[in-house]
Amino acid sequence: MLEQKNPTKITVLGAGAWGTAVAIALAARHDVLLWGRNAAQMAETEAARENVHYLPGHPLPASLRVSADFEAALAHVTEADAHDAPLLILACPVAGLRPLLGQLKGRNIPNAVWLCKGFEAGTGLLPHQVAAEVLGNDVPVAALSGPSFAQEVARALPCALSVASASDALRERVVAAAHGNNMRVYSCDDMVGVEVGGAVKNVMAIATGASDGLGLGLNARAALITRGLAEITRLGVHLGAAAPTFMGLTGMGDLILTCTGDLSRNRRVGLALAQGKQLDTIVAELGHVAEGVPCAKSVRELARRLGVDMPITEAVAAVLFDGVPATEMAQRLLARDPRDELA
Ligand SMILES: NC(=O)c1ccc[n+]([C@@H]2O[C@H](COP(=O)([O-])OP(=O)(O)OC[C@H]3O[C@@H](n4cnc5c(N)ncnc54)[C@H](O)[C@@H]3O)[C@@H](O)[C@H]2O)c1
Ligand SMILES: O=P(O)(O)OC[C@H](O)CO
Repeated sequence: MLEQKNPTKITVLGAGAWGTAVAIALAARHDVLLWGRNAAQMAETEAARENVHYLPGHPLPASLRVSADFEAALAHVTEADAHDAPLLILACPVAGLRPLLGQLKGRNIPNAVWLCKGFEAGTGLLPHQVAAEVLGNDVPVAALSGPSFAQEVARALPCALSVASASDALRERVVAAAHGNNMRVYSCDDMVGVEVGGAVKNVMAIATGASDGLGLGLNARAALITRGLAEITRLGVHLGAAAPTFMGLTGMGDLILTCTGDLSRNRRVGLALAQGKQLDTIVAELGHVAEGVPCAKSVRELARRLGVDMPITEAVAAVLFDGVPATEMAQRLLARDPRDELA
């Protein structure tokens, strides 16, 4: 796939750390508009030409437009010509996906490409299942995922992502627009696999952060990552994913990054749990979404309902929601009966 030479019209809905970083990266070659729902924050971002709240220290390129005007943001892609190959990117957390899609329903959008990672709280649905409920099946949709810290993407450091969609045309459009410079974009049609990998790695990052914070060592970290991957794969395959997807960027790749990189908000939740901090305090101090927290609850419920064995998720959820001290997490995992590694 060749990199697209013509600029495309792109609207990014959601001006948190990741939406801002993706908008900065794509604005190097495309006509990009970044929309945020908080008018005061967007005015501050425009004045400083920097998202001082969510992504400080990363100046916006001159060509990147920012706005809190939802209609203008939508018109940027809905009124574009076909040769503009417009793309609508949704950069909100999973909790915001259904409301945001609701605002887009019936608005003649060309497509919807989300960046969020998780299962919807309450329903236990993956993002593509939420989109099907809200938009039906007429709008082509995709998930763009993979190992990618916003701060590094905003600095144009190298990264590799994967776009998953049932639509060949949309996969090609995303790759044509986003692949290039220091970003490689692969593609696949395993939406379930890509979304399960992106969601559950955040739970594993909380586990690994807690283990590291408690000083349990590098052996324990490697064990958690490896058995975490087994657990993610077990759930994903049960939900219909292809097992090899979990060996790729959105599986093992993102798992390694998030479990080991201190830029991870989810890993930082685990480190703070190890210090004995309360979850409310941790979340308030973070100032960003940590998707692994709601995801641990959703995945625990889903796994129990489906009869899928997910001991690390169980241990993380027990610490987050049942008042079990982080110090007990390892004991609970170690006390389990031995099992066949590949079962
Ligand atoms: N930050 C990263 O490095 C990174 C990388 C890859 C993927 N992601 C994923 O992207 C998603 C967003 O993460 P983030 O880092 O931008 O979070 P963040 O906490 O930095 O910002 C969240 C943003 O979403 C906005 N938002 C929330 N609900 C919304 C709604 N209903 N409509 C519109 N906007 C809404 C908030 O106002 C805020 O601007 C998460 O699912 C995260 O897992 C993040
Ligand atoms: O900071 P985290 O833990 O939300 O992780 C960010 C990205 O998902 C890493 O790929």
